[in-house]
Amino acid sequence: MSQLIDNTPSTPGKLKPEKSLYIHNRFKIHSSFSKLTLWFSFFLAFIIFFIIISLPATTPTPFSNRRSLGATWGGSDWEKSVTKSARRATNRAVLVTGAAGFVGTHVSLALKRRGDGVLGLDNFNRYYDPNLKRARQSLLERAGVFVVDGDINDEALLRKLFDVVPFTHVMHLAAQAGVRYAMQNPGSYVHSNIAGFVGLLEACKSANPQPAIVWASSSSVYGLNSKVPFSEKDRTDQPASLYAATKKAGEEIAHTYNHIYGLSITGLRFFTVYGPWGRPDMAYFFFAKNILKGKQISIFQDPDRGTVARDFTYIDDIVKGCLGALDTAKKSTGSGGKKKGPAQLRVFNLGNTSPVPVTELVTILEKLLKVEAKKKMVPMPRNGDVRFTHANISLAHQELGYWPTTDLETGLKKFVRWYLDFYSGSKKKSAW
Ligand SMILES: O=C(O)[C@H]1O[C@H](OP(=O)(O)OP(=O)(O)OC[C@H]2O[C@@H](n3ccc(=O)[nH]c3=O)[C@H](O)[C@@H]2O)[C@H](O)[C@@H](O)[C@@H]1O
Repeated sequence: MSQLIDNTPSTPGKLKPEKSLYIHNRFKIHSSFSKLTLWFSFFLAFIIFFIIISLPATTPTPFSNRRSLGATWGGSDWEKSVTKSARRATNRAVLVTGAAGFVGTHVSLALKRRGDGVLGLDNFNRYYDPNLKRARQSLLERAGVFVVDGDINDEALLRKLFDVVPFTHVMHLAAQAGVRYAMQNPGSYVHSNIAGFVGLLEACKSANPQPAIVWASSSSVYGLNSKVPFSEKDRTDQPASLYAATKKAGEEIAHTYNHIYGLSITGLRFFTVYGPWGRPDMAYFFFAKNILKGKQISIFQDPDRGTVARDFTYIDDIVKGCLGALDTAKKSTGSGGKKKGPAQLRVFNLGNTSPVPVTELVTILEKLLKVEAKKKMVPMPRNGDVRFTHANISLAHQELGYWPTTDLETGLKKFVRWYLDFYSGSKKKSAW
């Protein structure tokens, strides 16, 4: 360093006599300096590269307000959890989308209980209280089911999951649910029920082996039909809500992927599913909450027929139907994105076959909660609701062995017991 200072010209343009030494040293120093810089840059690049690849990937979605809360995936620990969760004692490895949802939780637990490999996927969105979803996730984790925090619209994540696990089945229950909310947030229905479903089918069609898919459609596809009970053969081209329209679209999309790629696909039309760990946006749930709080509840009335009615179906019956569908699903026939032959395509009603007026639902809740409800009868708003639902389940009975055994009072008793236990005393647990 001192040499360099010594050889610095005192006058611009003039060099000191020790010019060559200076140049030589400068060259030497420059050269070792550049070498050092080069090595340092390599080292830095290596460190940055290493940090990037070991960082958990985030879930990209164009709908930032619907992002999974802190969704992360990737890394070797994450991969170990995925593999462990999907480990199986049977010949089935099932990816359950919407695993932290109401039906998803119950189905995942039932699959795990019988020895299937089960991996959950959920984006934990804020449509209703994420704390309830996290509580369901804890329940699943205690049972050995790992729930990946991610979105079905995340192509890279789905590809990765199918790379890590050769799923034999996909139980696709992730969706934007709720009939009335579709008027407030139509985009979320398109995002989850259409774009998300297509994304999932794309991943399934490219997977090797291609899994068989069982997915949640809805009784709402029967829309404004008046012929009862609703049969799978009936028309489904007059949906009353955007929600119903996206489920109907899902059924058509399923047809396309079955036709082009040989994917085995079974759609299940659920009829107003209720029970423990249920959804707080559903009437039975928020009626119970409001009755206990002494708040008024609105009971919708049809101007012609009086009260509206639903074919309320208890969760345990639905789980049996889901497992029946999974167990009778034939293999997909394609591979590498190419169809090799015709594949199975089915749709089933999963209902209770005994519609109950909403007024009766409220009477049962009052009895179980031992509180009289503050009821207000209101004309059914034009919000996408239909007047009644009633399932014909003979096809599901015949093909899946489906036979519901829980009446509304018995099922609500179990719901109320869970509700009081879950929300009792704990301030952390809010119903919304
Ligand atoms: O079976 C289905 O296909 C659908 O079932 C439910 O939709 P819904 O039957 O409308 O269930 P709730 O929202 O719980 O309503 C139940 C009944 O209560 C009535 N209701 C709802 C809200 C209210 O304030 N008052 C009232 O009388 C509704 O009109 C309906 O007859 C689910 O929310 C959908 O996600 C599902 O796909």
